[in-house]
Amino acid sequence: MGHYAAIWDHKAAIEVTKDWNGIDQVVLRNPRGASVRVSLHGGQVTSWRNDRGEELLFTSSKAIFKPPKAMRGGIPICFPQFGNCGSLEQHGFARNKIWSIDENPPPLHPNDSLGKSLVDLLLKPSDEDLKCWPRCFEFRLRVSLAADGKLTLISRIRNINGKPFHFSFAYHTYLSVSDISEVRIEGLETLDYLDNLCQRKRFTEQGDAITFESEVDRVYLSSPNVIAVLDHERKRTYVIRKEGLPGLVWNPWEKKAKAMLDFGDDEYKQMLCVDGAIIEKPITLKPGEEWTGRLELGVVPSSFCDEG
Ligand SMILES: O=P(O)(O)OC[C@H]1O[C@@H](O)[C@H](O)[C@@H](O)[C@@H]1O
Repeated sequence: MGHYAAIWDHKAAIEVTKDWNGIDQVVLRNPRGASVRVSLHGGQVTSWRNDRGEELLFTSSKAIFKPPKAMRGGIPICFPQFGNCGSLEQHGFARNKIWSIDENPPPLHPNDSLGKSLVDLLLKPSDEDLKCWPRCFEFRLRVSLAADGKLTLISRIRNINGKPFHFSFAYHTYLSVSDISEVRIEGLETLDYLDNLCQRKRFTEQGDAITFESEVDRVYLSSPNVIAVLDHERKRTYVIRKEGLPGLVWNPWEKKAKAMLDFGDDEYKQMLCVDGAIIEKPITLKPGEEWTGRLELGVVPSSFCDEG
């Protein structure tokens, strides 16, 4: 890393281009050729490629790339509501808004910048947002790509004045997998979850890793800081690190996929959403308070070693 740090110009590794709708998108690159693309539409990460150019996030071939709808795939940001338990549109409005680049963000820990290509984004409520959700907030999102190819998202949500408010939140992370039937999740065994397919009834995972044979839509009530998604066919393991974010696991399976306009009929086989999310216990922010939610995604070639 020291060698790269001496010759690699991180500022030059950041490029702002236009996306398919003429909206700015930011491309981050690292010295080994990995890349990340972030659209200002929704602050959504739309691509994460490793140093061999392989795409690690799922995007539907039928995705609708048109605001105000969020593109199906990548990592949509769900805020101030995740899901449909609330008065707002499903998953809140943040994923459908145009964010700006934050040229002067409040500092984060130096480890969150050093040796990384990164961009800071900012969302403030518009007049229209304030009509449906009258809360004064600033949402800062840092997206960074490390020299080892890890992708990190750090969200900082601040109540800038007025009354306390509550929110739920998610990094709705669409992982690209070879075949959902060959995938398993380790780290959620024995945990309690609410099953969205059974009127949110509470169940406990059994001792085995989670595998997939039908639709899954589960809200986990707690989660360790590290979980792993093992893809046997690709001999690839996603290592997901998160802090203070329980989560959700979702695959629509065939019937639901067919009913979705922006999802190919068979594409459920190639995707798995494993979200870092705040759902059951919304966060409360008093005036002046800030909440931070961090997600780090990495990929290792071999099977998962529990470091958490
Ligand atoms: O189609 P949307 O709004 O992006 O939501 C996709 C899925 O998001 C998941 O979080 C929900 O649990 C699912 O029920 C939902 O279908």
